[in-house]
Amino acid sequence: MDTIAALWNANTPEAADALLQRTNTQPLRIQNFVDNEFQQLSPSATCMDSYNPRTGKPLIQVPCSSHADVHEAVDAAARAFPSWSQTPRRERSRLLQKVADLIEENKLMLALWESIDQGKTISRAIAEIERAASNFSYFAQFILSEEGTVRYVDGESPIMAYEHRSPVGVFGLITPWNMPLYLLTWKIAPCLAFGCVAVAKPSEVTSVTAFLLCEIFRQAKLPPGVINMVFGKGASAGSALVNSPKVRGISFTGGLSTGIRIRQDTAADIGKHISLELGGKNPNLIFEDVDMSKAVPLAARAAFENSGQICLCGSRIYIHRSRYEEFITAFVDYVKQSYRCGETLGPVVSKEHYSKIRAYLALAQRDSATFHLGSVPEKDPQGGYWISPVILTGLSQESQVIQEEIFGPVVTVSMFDTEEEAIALANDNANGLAAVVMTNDVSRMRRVGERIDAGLVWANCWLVRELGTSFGGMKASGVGREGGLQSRDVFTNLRTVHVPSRW
Ligand SMILES: NC(=O)C1=CN([C@@H]2O[C@H](COP(=O)(O)OP(=O)(O)OC[C@H]3O[C@@H](n4cnc5c(N)ncnc54)[C@H](O)[C@@H]3O)[C@@H](O)[C@H]2O)C=CC1
Ligand SMILES: O=C(O)/C=C/C=C(\O)C(=O)O
Repeated sequence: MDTIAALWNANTPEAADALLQRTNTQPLRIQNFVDNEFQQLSPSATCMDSYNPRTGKPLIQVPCSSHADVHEAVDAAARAFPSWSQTPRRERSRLLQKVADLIEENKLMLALWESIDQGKTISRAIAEIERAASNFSYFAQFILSEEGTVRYVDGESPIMAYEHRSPVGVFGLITPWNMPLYLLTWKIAPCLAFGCVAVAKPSEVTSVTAFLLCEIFRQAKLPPGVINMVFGKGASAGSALVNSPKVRGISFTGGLSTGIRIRQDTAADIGKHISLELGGKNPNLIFEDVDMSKAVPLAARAAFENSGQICLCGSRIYIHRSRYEEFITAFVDYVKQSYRCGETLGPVVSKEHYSKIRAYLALAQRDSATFHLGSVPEKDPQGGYWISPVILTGLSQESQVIQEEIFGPVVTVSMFDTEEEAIALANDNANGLAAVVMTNDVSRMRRVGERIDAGLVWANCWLVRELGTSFGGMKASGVGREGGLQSRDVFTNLRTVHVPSRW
């Protein structure tokens, strides 16, 4: 079966259902994409099953790409680099805008498969696919209006000194399963816009929309080799990419332990550009002056969007003692009404992830936490990886449940008495990705916001993103920043050229 055509044409929920019924006997298989062509899988190729999180049944087979497969893709990218890096920006911009337009045209089909593969609700999936298109249109525009710095140095022969940038070369782009197409395009778009070429390795847990994106690259007629996609496991395909000497940069989003591993693997290759966006255990500080009818929905969205599987989710709520009881009652009521499994809340992504979240909930139970909502789920998920929202109180600040990233529909609520204490509690964590500050006092927004260890601080809002601003974390949440000018730093090398007026 031609998998790409089958998926592409199954663009309604009914057609997707019918396809999945048919493939019970003959499974769909994803293929690598190299030199603008889908690669035939050899009969002996090893594949792994990827599962439908709503049902727990196998969804599609993903190739376990070997080191040789990865090196072939890297070679294709290296061949494409000289020409792509010299391609006029206007032409690169035109091609990237074409990709954006094709994503937009096929938005509903892509969102449908994203929702099936990852488990997210269809409305969440549509929002992410729209943002995937924006990633391409944003960087397509960005490169047309790039600014540099020119300085003049006085002297006998005045010197003009200017900054010149050139693309780094072949990049490895490695992405996770929580926002599959959005996070993949957040890396591919700037990488190609700034003249680099890439081999991308999406998460083996959610490969479907990355595969569909390859068809979009084909339709947009990107030159062969500029963007290649290899599918498979992190320990083999991902590691081969990271360790290839021809790969001159890695941009990674995912878990902390993988980030540490990538840093260790690349330590000796000094010139390799490394950008790591890792996890978060983000505080949400709610002060005594808030309007509760606004604070509750915002705290709920920050905790439970995408079933808590966004690195920016606010999973540690700290509220002023004077409003604690009122908040808990209103929050529990609101979450109960607004986040219902199968309607407004999807399952978590995989059986492994379900077990990880379950283990943290069992720990919370052992630590005598109060479960205001939710409970420890069954050990073996029945018919899908469903976990309903969990609201916990009564844990000590030292508890692993408060200190470690759970990445699921689980939020803890604790109290504070003073602004100083709120800041100290927020910063008492290894991570430093994001934070929310809720207050009506503008000076407090700044006073507190500017002291929190977080790469992103939102006052009275959450997940507001402007693609020109920097994105990334402090402490264990990562190394480097992406977005606008920061993405340019990731994907280009900078030199200063000095030219005298006479010689
Ligand atoms: N954006 C974020 O902040 C994310 C955080 N996480 C956190 O990480 C935990 C683990 O989730 P995983 O899916 O296991 O994330 P992960 O970090 O293992 O996976 C992310 C990507 O890295 C690849 N990878 C894994 N090992 C690699 C290696 N040695 N070299 C190169 N690439 C490698 C994977 O194949 C995948 O494409 C989650 O429970 C969650 O807490 C997970 C996904 C996203
Ligand atoms: O840019 C966003 O809106 C979300 C980004 C999310 C991640 O980077 C993540 O969850 O890893």
